This record gives sequence, structure tokens and C-alpha cells, in this order.
Amino acid sequence: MRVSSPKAAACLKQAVPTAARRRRWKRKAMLVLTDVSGAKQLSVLTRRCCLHAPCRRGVKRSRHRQSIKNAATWKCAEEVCKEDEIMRSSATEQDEEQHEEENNTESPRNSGRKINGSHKKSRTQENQACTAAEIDGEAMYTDSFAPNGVPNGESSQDFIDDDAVSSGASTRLCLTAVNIRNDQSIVLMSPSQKLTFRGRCRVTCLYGSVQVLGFTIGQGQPAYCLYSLPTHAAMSIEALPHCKPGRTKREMKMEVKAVFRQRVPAASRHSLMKEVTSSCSVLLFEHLDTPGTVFLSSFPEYREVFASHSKKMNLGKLPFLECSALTSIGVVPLPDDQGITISESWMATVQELLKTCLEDDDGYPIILVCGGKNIGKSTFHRYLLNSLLNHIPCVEFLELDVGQTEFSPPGCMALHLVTDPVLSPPYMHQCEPHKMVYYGDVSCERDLDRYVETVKYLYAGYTKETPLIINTMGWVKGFGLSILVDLIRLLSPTHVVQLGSAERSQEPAALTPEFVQTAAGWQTKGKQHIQQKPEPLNSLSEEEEQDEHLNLQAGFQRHRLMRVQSEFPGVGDRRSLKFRSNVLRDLALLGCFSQLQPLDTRCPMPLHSMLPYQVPFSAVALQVLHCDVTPTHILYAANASLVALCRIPNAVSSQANGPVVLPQAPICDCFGVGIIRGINLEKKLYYILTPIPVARLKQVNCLLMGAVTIPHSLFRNQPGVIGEVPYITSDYSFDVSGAGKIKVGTQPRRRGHVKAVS
Ligand SMILES: Nc1ncnc2c1ncn2[C@@H]1O[C@H](COP(=O)(O)OP(=O)(O)OP(=O)(O)O)[C@@H](O)[C@H]1O
Repeated sequence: MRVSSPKAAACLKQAVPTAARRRRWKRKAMLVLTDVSGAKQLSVLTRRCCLHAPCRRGVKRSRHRQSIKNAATWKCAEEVCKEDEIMRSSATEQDEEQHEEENNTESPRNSGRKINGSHKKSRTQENQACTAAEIDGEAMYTDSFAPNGVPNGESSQDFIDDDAVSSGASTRLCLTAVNIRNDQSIVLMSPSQKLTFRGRCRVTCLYGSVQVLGFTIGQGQPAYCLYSLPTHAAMSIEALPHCKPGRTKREMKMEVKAVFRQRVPAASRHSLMKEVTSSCSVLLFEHLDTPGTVFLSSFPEYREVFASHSKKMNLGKLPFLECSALTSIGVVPLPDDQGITISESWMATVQELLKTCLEDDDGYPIILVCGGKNIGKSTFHRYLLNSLLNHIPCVEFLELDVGQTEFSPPGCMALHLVTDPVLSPPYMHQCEPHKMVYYGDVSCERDLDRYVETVKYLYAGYTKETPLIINTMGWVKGFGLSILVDLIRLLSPTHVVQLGSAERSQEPAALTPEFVQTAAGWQTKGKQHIQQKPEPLNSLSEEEEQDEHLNLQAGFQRHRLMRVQSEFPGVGDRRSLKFRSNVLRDLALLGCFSQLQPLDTRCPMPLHSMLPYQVPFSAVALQVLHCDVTPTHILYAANASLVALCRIPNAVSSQANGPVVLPQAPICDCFGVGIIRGINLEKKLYYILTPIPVARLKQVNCLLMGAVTIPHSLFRNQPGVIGEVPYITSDYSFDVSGAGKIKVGTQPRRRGHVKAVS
């Protein structure tokens, strides 16, 4: 945001302490969104900034202004947007219907958005539509049939040269892969054959079955979108052995040929037929572009993550295997050692948990996954989720890692009902939670009590009708360990999976039931602690009563400890990560906002060109989490901020003039996040951009702000803006108030210490 008017500068000077203004001016510094309260970004509130939201290219500024003119609640904002016709398509119910229709006739390039159970049908329909189009449209495509210099009509079966792999040179792949159309290839895989790759694709299993990250994709299942992106270890597709009782090899071969007749153009069929065996699996690979990939790759800093040509694919010095039938659709095969390493203990643990889930009659297991940072917790729970989804339709997932969330935006804690396999990094599968609370920071250090209370609130939503997987933080020492002990006591998991590594010199203590019974928690106390306490002479004090209650509530149920050794290269070493966790968080937030994109991937829309909702001050209450902001400054903190859109049980009492400020930070339902992109002081309106469905928005009556910030790339990349770029300046003096950060100590203090101070 620019501070160009003296009025704005004066306003900022008044609002912000002098200490906060001092920061060295860097030429071309982009952000004037600075810290007024230790955790919050501040931006200057001027009418100019609020009203001059940049226009979408091709839409006249005056018309744009007109469209955001009407004061309205969430509901009315929707109507205004409909009238204006430039509202992003996914926001309105009307458009949702339209999307459904579009989905059914979607081309392979457009599909691939995270699909939950209710969409499964449409995905199948989509496949059917695609099949019909393929058959009808055979003549429309030129059959590309020249992989690896093989002339048209011959298959690209090649063999790996081990020396070449170890020397880092590209080599050929021992797979039959044939390019059948511009963006489609058929791959034949023998049992146990593996394809480890980078890139993204839609995969349909036409015959046999394969396994990807623990999930089995078989014949007759819908297409699945696979994202093996350089932010995470490479994904592998492994063909499974299959036999059909009562059928001869010849009959099975005939079945494969029948599939080819249905799906493969005549010109490509012949060479494929030559390679078919009765035990092979047949996969259809399709090029994949989704609104999410197109939106994220529109940011220069993330283009490499999605680049679909091998040279640009951020492979670095990785050897890649030549297979033009795959590279032409955006998939680069790699040697298998680049994929996920599955240790013996990992596999044994998954098998045993599967057995428990499927065979135990004493209710479903509650599985808590824990371990240090970058030890492989997320990769393990993805594999476990996928393995369970092979057998049961739904698994519940409790997200307690606020810094590295799986399905929800960073800073949120959530309970999810997972019905679809997890075959992508978190930023490609952000989805609606069953129950969610905004914690408001990427670490729980600032307020451990709020963290534990939020856990209890979310756990109350667990249906107990499916297995539950709990993802925890990588903070397992000091207070982090106390919190982990609390979690085990409060949630009473049946199984605790503790990941560790032989390569780490200092491993945290084994979380055996005995250890958990005696260790000190943050809110709960261990057995020893209770025994050591002198018997109360009279009645219990209020605090002791609460402790007793928590210990009773915890119940100290004995869990089964399962230790998993992670054995992948660079385990637990942050330096070995190619992408830092803050980059992954930014990607996750952009992933959320990519849901605003139109389905037509040819024209991605930058966020600043989208029409925001307008919300009256009186309709929503505000609060800043983890720090105190005086009510008179709250709008400074709110403008150009990331906000959580929440529902509090009490009605919001409207204030005559200003914003409604909550006295305390509530623990309440959160529906997702948005960006306050402007505030109109005259009309008393917030302008908010959010991908949350309209039906949910109608329930929102509270906006919470925390220490999670808008990705800077959103400010830096505002294409199509002519002249001054909103929110950014290269002409800014850091002598102006608000230009510096106030650093707030985040070390939590023991309860006793807090008391001693008070
Ligand atoms: N079994 C594995 N084989 C190969 N690479 C792995 C494996 N497990 C994890 N990795 C890689 O290590 C990195 C960290 O993995 P992951 O995110 O699963 O760890 P984490 O413990 O959940 O991390 P955090 O503490 O940040 O939550 C990722 O790049 C991931 O792809």
C-alpha cells in the first residue's frame, strides 16, 4: 500500500510507536505493511487505498467502482457481484451449478481439482465423457508415436543403463510407453515394476492395478490426479501382480486387447498389442493443468515447481530417464532411489494398523503420529490414510500441526473427513474442513493454553465412526514434549506412532504408556506429580480441582507405542530440504486462494482483479490473536491482512460508529481464510476476498487476525496494473511511523512463573 498523501503519513505517525517506525530503507522494498503490534501487519488506511482496488483488465474502473458501491451484508454482496458479471465464477451458488455442468464435460487439461466424495460421481462421468470424445475425436489428433527416436507406430520400450544413472546422465526407461494423442500416453507395466517420476498427470488404470503412496488404483476406478512436485520426495507408481481366477492367460490378454480397442486409436494399437502380457497393468496418462496449477505457476517464484519440461523441472543434478512418451505430457521418470523410502518398521506399522482397523471389533483406533521436525510424519500419515482408504470409505484426520497443515490453511487446527486419497502436496489439496479453529500462528508457543483448549474443542467433533489419525507438531522437546504428553492424555489414542531416525544423535524419549503416565504435561499432571502432592487438608483449591478433572478426563488409557525408523537420505535435517517451511505455507495459502480461479485454465485471474465481498462493520466482530491491539488501532491491523472467517455463538452487538471489537479471542468455528483488501471508512465496509462458499459466508460473524501473513508474492505480482501498484511502493521512507517491527518474545513461561510474576 502506498503512503503518498501527507494525511496518510500523519495518520500512520499518530498510530504507531516510534520504535516501530525505524527500519532501514531498502531500494525497491515492496511492503509498507509493517508490524504495529508485534504480530500484525499494518497498512495505512486512506480512502484512496480502500477504494482504488485495481481493476480487472478490460473492465472499466468506473464500472468496477460502481460494482462495489452498494453497502450490503455478505448476502447482498453476492447479489451485487452477480449483477456486475465480473464476480469470480466459483463464488455464487448459480455458478457452482454451472461448474458442475462444466465439470461433466471438462477436458482432461481442466480437471484435477481436489474432489471429495460427493464429486466422485461427476469425476466418473467426466471420464466417460472423455472416453466418448476420445473415440469420436480420434481423427482430430495426430498420433504422436515417436518416443526416443522410434518411428511412428513403434513402442518406446527401453532399458535402464545403470552406469548412466549413477553418472547422472539421462538414460532410457524400461517401460513400454506410447504417446497416443497430443496429451495422452499409454504405459504398460509388468508386476512389481516401478515408475518414479516428477511432474503431474491424470492417471486412469485401464487394466490390472497399481499402487501410489499406499493407494491402490485399479481397473474401473476413476482417474486420479498425481502431483510429484519438487517440494517433496518423488512419487512412485508400482504395478501390482494380479490374476483373475478361472481365466486363462489367453483370455486375460484378450481382455487387455479389448480395452485397447476401446481406448486407443487404431494407429497406435498395433505396437501396444505386441507388448501386452497377461499380467501387465495398463495405465492411461494424461497431461494435467488445473486452475490451481495455472494460478500458482503464474507467480515467477513458483514457476519452477510446476514447469512441465524436464529441463525446467527443478530436477537439479538428478538423473532422469529418457521417455519422450511421458515427458511430452509433463512426466519425467527418475531412478527409483529418488522416491519415498519405505523402511521395514514403516511397512510393519502400516500393516498392523490396517489389520487393527479392519479386524478389531472394539471400536476404531485413534492413531497419533508424532516425531521430531522433518522426520517424515506427514509422508507417513499420507501413506497410512491412503492405505486405509483402500478398505474403508472415510477416515477422520485431526490436524494439530499449525505450521505444516495438510488440508487446511496454515495457522488453523482442524478435523477433516478424508474420502479421497492424498496424492499431492498439501498446497494442491486444500479443502473444506469438518470442523476448524483458527489458532492464528504457525507455532503454538505464543499461547499453549489456547492450543490445548482448541484440541479439546475439535476432538469433541470426532464422530468415532471411523479411524482417527492425529497429526502433531515436530516440537518434541521442552514445552513441546509437555504438550505432546497432554495430547496423549486428553485424546487417549489407542496407538502412538513415534517416528525417529538412527541418524539423529539425540532422539526424544520413547512415549511409552509408563513414560506418559509419569511425565509432566502442560495442563495435565503425571501420576508421580499427583502422588507427591500432600493430601489436601480441607477441600481442593480451584486449580487443584481443575487438575484432578483434567487427569480424570484424560483417563490415562494405555496406548500401544509403535516406533518407526525413517531411513531416507537427509532425514530430520532441515538443510536437506529444498523448500523451507515458510515457502510451503505460502504455497498452501495460494492453494486456498486458487479456488477462486475460473475453471477455464486458459485465462488465470490475478487476485487483485477479482471483486471482493463487501461486509458492513456492524455484521462482524474483530479480534487480533496473540497480542493486544487497542480498539482504536484495530482497523490499521485489519487492512490488507489475512483474516479467518469465523462464527461466534453470540450475536454481534453493533457499534454506532466504529468496528465491533471482541473483548477476548474466542475459540470458535472457522470456515476458512480471506484477505481484507480494503476498508471504506465512510461507508463502514470491509472488502473481503475469500474462496469460502456463499452458504458458509452467511454464517460468518467474526473476523480473527493472527500472525499468519499474506504471501508476499501476491503483492509483488499484480499483473495488468498500470501505474502505481497498490500496496507496494518503492518510494517510502522508513522514518514514517509503522515502518519497523516490534519483536515480541515468544518463549512461553511455566504456569508457576506466571504466578510468581503476578
Ligand atoms: N520416507 C521418505 N522417503 C523419502 N523422503 C521422505 C520420506 N519421508 C519424508 N520425506 C521427505 O522429507 C521431507 C519432510 O517430510 P515430512 O513433511 O513428511 O516430514 P514432517 O516430519 O511431517 O515435517 P514437519 O516437521 O515439517 O511437519 C519432505 O521433503 C519429504 O518428501
